[in-house]
Amino acid sequence: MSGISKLSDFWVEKYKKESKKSWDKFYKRNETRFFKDRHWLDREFDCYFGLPDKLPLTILEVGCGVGNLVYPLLEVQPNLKIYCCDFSPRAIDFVKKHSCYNENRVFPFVNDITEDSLLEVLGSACIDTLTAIFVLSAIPREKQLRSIKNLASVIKPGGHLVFRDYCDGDFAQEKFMTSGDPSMIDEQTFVRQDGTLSLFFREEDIAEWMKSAGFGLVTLDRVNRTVDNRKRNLNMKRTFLQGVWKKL
Ligand SMILES: C[S@@+](CC[C@H](N)C(=O)[O-])C[C@H]1O[C@@H](n2cnc3c(N)ncnc32)[C@H](O)[C@@H]1O
Repeated sequence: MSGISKLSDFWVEKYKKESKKSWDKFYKRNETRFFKDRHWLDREFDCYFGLPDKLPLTILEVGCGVGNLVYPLLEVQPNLKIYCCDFSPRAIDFVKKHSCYNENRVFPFVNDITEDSLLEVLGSACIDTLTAIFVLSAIPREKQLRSIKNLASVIKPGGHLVFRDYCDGDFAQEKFMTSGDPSMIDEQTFVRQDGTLSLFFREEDIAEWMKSAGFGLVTLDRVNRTVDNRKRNLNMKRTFLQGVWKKL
């Protein structure tokens, strides 16, 4: 833990309060260039997306960004109806401007999952599969349970939540801890230079929050990946947490 520097309460509150603004600025700066399309999800979790038979299912992708998961998924499974939301209005505009946007298949909307009721927007628990990919890590721990309950409220009984996110012990967490820059909120949560939050999940925490929100565990695993950072000419060994829960 050498070099670790904790933020003052003032800055912790400020970063938490300005999270939405920080992400919207992120999309103003990076537009659609930052995240790569995610082509692995349908391969690793095909049965949750109605594959291989291309069954007509209803999906909700929360924290969808500019659609890096939505459009690759729709390409391999055109029978999906995909609701997708993000709290950055700019990100949602990019989803709508995408060349593959199809208003009969893709339904983007602005929503802060920590406080805006998804049930009010969707009207009923109509979701077969909800995807939360690198979004819950942007939310402070005290808001996790409330947010996950919000997600649970729109999933059909027997439907699934598919999760992948940062894991405790990951290379990026070690970097925060040794950088010397003041970035720590608590041992699991850090602030990036652009003001966005990054929570590194412990298995026991996410398992407890999901259980309390009415989910039964299907799988929860650590996955190791080597990620290329071409700009910095780096190969990073990353550890993510990946899981599936069933709405009881
Ligand atoms: C790391 S990006 C992941 C984007 C996308 N899921 C993907 O896998 O490429 C995190 C996204 O979550 C969104 N986000 C963060 N907190 C949120 C919240 N409270 N409600 C809705 N979206 C949120 C951010 O705006 C950002 O687009």
